[in-house]
Parts: sequence; structure tokens; C-alpha cells
Amino acid sequence: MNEKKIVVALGRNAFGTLFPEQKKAVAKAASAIADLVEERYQIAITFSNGPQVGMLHTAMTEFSRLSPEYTVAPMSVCGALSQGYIGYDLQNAIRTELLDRGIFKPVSTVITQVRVDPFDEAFSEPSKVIGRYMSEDEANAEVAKGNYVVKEEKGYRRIVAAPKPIDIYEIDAIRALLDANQLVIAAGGGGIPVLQQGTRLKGASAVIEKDLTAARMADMVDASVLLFLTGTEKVALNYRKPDEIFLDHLTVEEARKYMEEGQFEAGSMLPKIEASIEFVSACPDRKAVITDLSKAKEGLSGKTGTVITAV
Ligand SMILES: Nc1ncnc2c1ncn2[C@@H]1O[C@H](COP(=O)(O)OP(=O)(O)O)[C@@H](O)[C@H]1O
Ligand SMILES: NC(=O)OP(=O)(O)O
Repeated sequence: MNEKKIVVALGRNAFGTLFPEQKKAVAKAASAIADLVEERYQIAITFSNGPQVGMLHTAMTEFSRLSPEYTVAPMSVCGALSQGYIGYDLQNAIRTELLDRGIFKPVSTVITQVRVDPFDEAFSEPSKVIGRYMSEDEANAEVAKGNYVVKEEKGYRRIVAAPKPIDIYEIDAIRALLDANQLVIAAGGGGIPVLQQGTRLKGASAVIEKDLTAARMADMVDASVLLFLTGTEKVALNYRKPDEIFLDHLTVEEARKYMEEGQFEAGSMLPKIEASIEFVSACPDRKAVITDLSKAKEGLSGKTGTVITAV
């Protein structure tokens, strides 16, 4: 048996946003995961939730406006809803894909809480983009409700705080499932952000960057590979410029240098690079791989993707 433990971080293109869209999209992710199961990896999966958590929060807020007997759902609850709803579609799709290939392997989703620091500066500087694009009028309405928005090329988006993940409360359950060679989906959407108050965990109004939680989880289960399945086959320098070049390999030192040069876009490629640096720096045998969702197997075997190693 291949003893390699890997953590796979599935990006937004694995899901789409709306219910039917997501159901269709997860089939592709399920196929990528099944390929890795066939290679006999022990796999923990985490996933994006930015569009969905925004959609759920808007829906729940509107619902409470229309039916005042229902209270507004806090962002942490919407994070939990998104974990359950995306996890459900994903575990179902993976189960079917595996059975169609003649493989029986239990797949489960763990509702996962992640500790954040109440004094994290992110709480006073919202930066995490969630939900769909909005018109200027819709954006103004959000601001009037006390929410934050940012203007992007294609319109306005909501932004929320993205505190750093510190600890994963359900890590023992995740480890136990991995050790039992079961497929585990955990810390979806970066995990539900919680503040520890004695024995109580209080949901925080935030959405954690899932790339950073993926690195935390990969470290805590002592994975040898952290695999980001996203929308690009390789990381680029001079992204989308005439002199764009795609990278096969990055050392931590090179990655830090390019980060300082501003080569990686905030909120998209930058957190993957930061997460990769954090994960591989802790142990020289580890590697992080960034590649396209359709190239999972090739990325892991070193045929494509950008590999990040300590040296
Ligand atoms: N330097 C870069 N090299 C390659 N892709 C980049 C770079 N900077 C930004 N990107 C864009 O970032 C995307 C990945 O970020 P994003 O879609 O936010 O992540 P996720 O797939 O985890 O949801 C890529 O598909 C690509 O379009
Ligand atoms: N939680 C999170 O990082 O989601 P996105 O990848 O969709 O931004």
C-alpha cells in the first residue's frame, strides 16, 4: 500500500455556486479524487466555500427580513451550512465515482471548527471576498446593512474578516478516519471560525482562507503532500502579461522573493503560496503542488504542476 498521506484543497472551480451547478461540477472533482484513491493515497479533502457562504448568508438574511420570526443566521452558522451542503454533494459524488470503478471506501464529511484569535487584525480589516458579483445599488444596500464591499473589475463583492487558522478541534476524528484508510472531507471553507471561551466555542463572524487551513490540517495529520487543485496548471510569474512564464518548481526562498515582488494575486494565488511555504518549511521531506483540477494525478506524479519544496 502507498502509505502517503495527502491533503487536497479543492478550489472554487470544483463547485460553481448554485445547487444544480454544484451537483454537476463535483463530478469532475470526484473523478480527480478517485484517480488518487486508485494510486492508494490516504486522502483528506478540504474545499472552497466563498461563493456559497455568501449566497447562504444573503438567503438567510433575506428570509429573516421576510419572516421576522426567523432570526438572521450568523456567518459562522452559514459556514457550517456550507460545510454540510458542499460536503454532502462531494461525498455523494466521490462515493458514486468509486463504486462505478469497483472500489468500496467510506467517505465522510466532518463538521470542523477552527480556532481563531479574537485579536487577529483581520477582524478590523475585512479582506475575504464572498458571494456573487453585485451591482452598485446592491453594494450600497449591503453597506447600509453594516456589511463591507469591495469594487472589482466585474462588479462589487462582499468582503468579510479572514482570521488565521490556529487549531483544528476535530483533528483527532480526521486522523482516525485517515488511519482507518477512509476518505475524509474536513475543514471545508477553511473551517468554521470559533473563539475559545473556557469550555465553550463561540462562532466568529468571519470566513477563514481555506488554503491556510489546508496547510494547518496537512501539518496536523503529518501529510507528505499538500495538493491544491485549482484553475491553473502551473503558477506563473508575470501573470497574464506578455512575458508570462510558468514555473515547474519553487523553493521556499524563491517563493518568498516572488511574493515580495508582488507576483501572486492576493486572495487567489497568494494564499496558496503562503500555505505552501508554511507547510514545506516545517519538514524537508514535504512538498506542495499547485495544479489544475483535471491534472491531479499528473501533478502528484511530478508530470505537471508547480511543486514547492523547502530547498
Ligand atoms: N501568479 C499566478 N499564477 C497562476 N495563476 C494565478 C496567478 N495569480 C492569480 N492566478 C489565478 O488564481 C487562480 C487561483 O485562485 P482561486 O481561483 O481564487 O483559487 P481556488 O481555485 O482555490 O478557488 C488561478 O486559476 C488563476 O486564474
Ligand atoms: N473559504 C475559502 O477560502 O473559500 P474560497 O476559496 O472560495 O475563497
